[in-house]
Formats: sequence, structure tokens, C-alpha cells
Amino acid sequence: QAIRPLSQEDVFRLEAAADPQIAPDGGMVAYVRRSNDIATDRTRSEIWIVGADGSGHRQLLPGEGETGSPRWSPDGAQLAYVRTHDETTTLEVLTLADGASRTLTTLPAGQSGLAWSPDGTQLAWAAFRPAAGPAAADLPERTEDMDWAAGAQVEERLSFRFDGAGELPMGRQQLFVIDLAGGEPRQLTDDEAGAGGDFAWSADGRALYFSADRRPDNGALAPDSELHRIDLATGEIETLTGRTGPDTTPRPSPDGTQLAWLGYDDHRMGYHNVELYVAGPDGTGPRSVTAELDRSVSAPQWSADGRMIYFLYDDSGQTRLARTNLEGHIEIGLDDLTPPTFGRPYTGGSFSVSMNGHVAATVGSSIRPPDVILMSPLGDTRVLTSLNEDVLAEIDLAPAEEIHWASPHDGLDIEGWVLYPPGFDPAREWPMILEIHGGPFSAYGPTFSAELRLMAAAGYVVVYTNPRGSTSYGYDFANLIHHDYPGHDYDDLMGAVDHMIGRGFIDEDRLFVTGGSGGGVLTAWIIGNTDRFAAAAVVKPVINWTSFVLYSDLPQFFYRYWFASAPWEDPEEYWRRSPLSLVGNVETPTLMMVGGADLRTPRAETEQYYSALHLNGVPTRLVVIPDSYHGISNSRPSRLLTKVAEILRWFEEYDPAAQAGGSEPEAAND
Ligand SMILES: CSCC[C@H](NC=O)C(=O)N[C@@H](CO)C(=O)O
Repeated sequence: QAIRPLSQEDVFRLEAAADPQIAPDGGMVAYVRRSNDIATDRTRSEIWIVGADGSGHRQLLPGEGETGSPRWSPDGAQLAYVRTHDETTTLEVLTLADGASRTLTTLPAGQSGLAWSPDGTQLAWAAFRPAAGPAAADLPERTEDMDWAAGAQVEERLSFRFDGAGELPMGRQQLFVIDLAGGEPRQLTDDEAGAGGDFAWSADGRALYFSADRRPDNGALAPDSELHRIDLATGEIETLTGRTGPDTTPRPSPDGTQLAWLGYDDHRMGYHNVELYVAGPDGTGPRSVTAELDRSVSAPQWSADGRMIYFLYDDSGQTRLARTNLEGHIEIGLDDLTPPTFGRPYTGGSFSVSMNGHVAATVGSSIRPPDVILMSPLGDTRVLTSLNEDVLAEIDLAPAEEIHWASPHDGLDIEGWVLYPPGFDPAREWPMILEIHGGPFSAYGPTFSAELRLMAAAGYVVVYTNPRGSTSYGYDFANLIHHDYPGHDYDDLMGAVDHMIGRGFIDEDRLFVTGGSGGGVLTAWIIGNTDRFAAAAVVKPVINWTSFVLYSDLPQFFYRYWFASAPWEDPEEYWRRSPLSLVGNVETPTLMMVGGADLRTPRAETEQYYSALHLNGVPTRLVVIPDSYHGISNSRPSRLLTKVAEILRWFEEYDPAAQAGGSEPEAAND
């Protein structure tokens, strides 16, 4: 079959590996295989299994619904997992020897975490338990045959909604255990302070370590979780940490003599490096073993001998697997870990370690969604799956090209990547899209992105970058935008444009810019500062910092960390940094897009700017993605396609070459 550009339909053919769980003896890997179903327009998850030599690759648990969260019992004889079917989620256990599964219990909505006790006799998880909220005022008695409007929603919490979840019911996460021998789940924590989904068994199986912010009105305060230990026999809870700053992800060593976890001292900065700490089993004598790394770390996991801790960190736009000894001597194991999403090229990935030091991880590249990779203790690697060989063989995809340039602001080295359209010829001139990431404290990298690939397939050179403020370059680089966002990240982005123009194959009259969330902020800021782009697409932005910090789902967070004071204390600063303050300058035709249910950057942000552009006579269009929360592209596959198609349609409408009847970018997708 002839090689062709990526098409919209391909998004329903691509698959990705996630959550690889290596068996304790290293002999097999169970993982979650994710695919996009064209009939239901949903991303499906199914547990598959593959031998460490690549043999026996098969779906492990065929049946109704979807399966996920595979977790090996300590002896490797059983695999716990969750199955969701007809909106019911059950906890099930497969016995490998006979292939039989049994249902242990039905799990409530909001379940998170799943972990075997060290002796393999119990499983623990966290789940939400509702509690009574403030009552509405009294109304006349009603009988069942009356049909009244819903009662008032009365709220006293500062934080009462969360993007992706909606309005939050009253209540907290609590911890549960169930005995494999049978019986009902037992609720371990049962108080107003609650627990969290972030927990681990103690080595002797008598306690659970968990991370939770147990302060009464934690939703109104700066985030500050602590580590706690609950004794399973007595229910007694001991708090092990107390510094100002979050303490999360408790991981006791296999022999129980040490406790590792993640956290940082909160200095109210926009960005903090999350460090890996080790202390005694009660949290005493903590020391950071990654202080010198100058990167945030995640997903710590002990080696079986308790001498090493494996973890992930982002470095220069890629997610790396590394391990450290207890003195902080760090060795890098694997590069190119890749998340299982098809949207924008953010960093990510996951891994697990067997008792004998073999590692299973999700690894991909800019031209390949993640597969499962096995790494031996000596560092040899073997690719265990090839989930997309059939599709990728048909598609013209060149690896992302890494580029660097000096920021015009201060000469700082900035990194980015370029995707070239199929048939790219540097002797011709090409239209270019600058695509900007959000966060703003996050990172892009050379990971597979169907969104950006569809833009390249439509005939554009696509440039994406990590301007100052991005993670994966250290504390100082990220905090160059502390209390100064948007700021000189603008110059870094303009530097990318000039760098590309300097290479001689970009048509300066056919520059386009888009970005989502934090990238929407910067796109709106760009068009307020320059008219050099032929068209722009501002996706789910913040337009007005005053309305945003008081109406987003995290009113307790943004004003504290991204500004020096509250909006009513320094309205000028909020206005100075709001893209709305520059809307009077804008002449660039600008598409506005947002998820109709977005609670992170609420749709009023997008709509304010749309109204202002309209009132000012600037060509604009509003695209609302119905029912979508903030994560538009990774929620339903068709939303990813809609987002890209609407942006490309807008750019084509305002492409000077198209208007002059010249060479339009090819519409590869329809
Ligand atoms: C600029 S306001 C915060 C927006 C959001 N940050 C955290 O939630 C954001 O930029 N999200 C990014 C991903 O981090 C996105 O692309 O949606």
C-alpha cells in the first residue's frame, strides 16, 4: 500500500500501551491496551498480557465492558483488576493457573488505588463516601405526586467543583480493605478528615501509609497534604510529616525499615521541584535523595533488595526512568517514556519493576505511540509489543526534528521540535503553525501527537516549543515566569518563529498560531502584541485573570501561586497580565474554542474575548465543544478530530495563498 498522510480515520486505528505491570518473577507483563472505538466514539481499555520473551501476547480478560488497573498478587499467582460494564465497576481477581476470575465486590464511583497486602490475603483501595452538606431553607411539605423544581444548591465550601468531575458532592475519600477469603469490604477510615487514593501497605501488612490533607477546610487552603499511618487493628491514625508543602506517594521499603515519598517545601512559587525523600518508617530523619537533580520526580518504586528506588523525571522534554541509591547517586535507565494519549505531545509514561530487577515501561517516540518495553537488570531492552505496525506501515511520518535558538529577550537557549508535512521540500516555501503548550508549568517533547500530525498532514510545517516556564529544564528555568506570565515566554516563542523563517522555507505571509489553556493565554497575548500571524486559534484560554482566579475550579490555588496578591489588592497587575487588556490592538482573525463544561478555564474566559473581538470588528468565530471538560482531545476521539478540523478550516479561510487562489495546504483528512 502506498505511503499516505495520517488521516482522521487513523485516530480510530491507533492503539497505545499504558500501566505496564510486570509479574513479581519478571516472566510476564500485564498492561492496559487503549484503543479508540469508532462506533461509540470512546477510548476503550482492555488488559492484555505478554511473556517477557514476547510470546503469548493476548487479551487476558475477554468479556463484557472494559478492564483496567491490573495488579499482581505478591506471589504472582493472581491478578486483581477492575471491570466496568453498564456503569457498574467490580473488583475481580483472576487465578492464573486455571484462568478463572471471581468478583470480590462492587466498587463505588470515585474508587482509586488498588494494592495487595504483602501476604496476598487482602486488597485495599480508596473510595469517596458522601456526607451531609448544608441544608436548603424549609419549604412547604411535598408529597410524591407533586412535581416541583429541584431545591436550591447551598454551598459553603470555597472549592466545590473540579474539572473532569463536575460539581463535587459533600464528603471525602476513605480507605477500604477486603479479605480475599470472602466477606464485605471494611471501611478503615471513617471520619470527616478522610484519607486519599495515594496509599501503600506497610511491610508487615498491619498498617496502611496514606497521603491526605486532613485539615477541616482543606479546600480553602493552600494545598498541603501530610503522610499518615493507620493501624488496621486499632484504626489509630498517626501523622508522620508536618512541613509546609505537600507530602505524597508514601512507599515503605520492602523490609519496612525506611519510608520513601515525594514532596517539597512550599515557597509559594509558580513551580517547585518535587523531590524524593527517604526517612525512618515513622517519617523521622527525612532527607531528599534527588535534591541535586533539579527536576521533579514521580512514581517511586523500591527495588526488592531495598537498596534502590526507581522513579520517573522529565528532562529536556522527555520522560526518563532512573534509579537512585539511598545516598542520592542516580543512574538513568530508559529514555523516551511515552503517555498513552493521542492529543498534544506532552511528556509522560509509566513503568513497574519485578522482584528480580526487570523493568516494564511504556516507550514510544514522535512517530510511534507507546509500546511495552522490557529492560533487564543489565540494561538490555526488548520491545514486547508492536501495537501499531499495521497502521504505521501505511503512513508517512518523519521523526520530529529537535531545534534550539537563543531567546531574543536574553539569549537563553530554548528547545523546540518541528513536524514536517509529507512531501516536504525545503526548496519551496511552506505555511507554518506555531502550537503552544499549556500548564504553563508543563513540557512538550518528541512524543506521538495525532493533533499536531494532522496539522502537518494538512500541509503545514508545525513548530512546538518549550518556552521559559516549561518544566524539564529545572527550577530556575520554570520560575523565569514566576509572577510574570505571560511575559518573556512571548519573546522565546517569537524567537522560534524567527528561527524557522531564517531557515528559508517558511512563507512569512502564511504564519498561523494556536495553543490551548496556558497556550491559549499565550496565543491571545501574541495577537495582542503582533500582527504577523495570518490567523490565530485561541483554545480554552484565560483572558481575564481576575475572573479566572475567582471562577476556576481551584480558587484556593491560582491567586496564591501565580500572583503576589489577590485581585482586589492589586487589580492593575491582574489587568496588566490579562490578554483582554490588549484586545484593542488585535487585528488577527481569531477563532475561539472551549469545552462547554470546562471548569478549569471556564467558558466565560473564551466568550469574553469572543465578544470583545466581535465588538471590535475583528473576524472571529466561537466553537464550543458540547459537554467537554478542559481536556478536549483526550475525552472523546471525535473531539480531537473536531478541534483540529475547526482550527485548520479557520486557517485555510484566512490563508493569503488560498485567498489569492494560490497553493492551499492540502486537506489530507476529508
Ligand atoms: C493557564 S490556566 C491553567 C490551565 C491548565 N493548567 C493546569 O491545569 C493548563 O494549561 N492545562 C494544560 C495541561 O497542563 C492543557 O493543555 O490543558
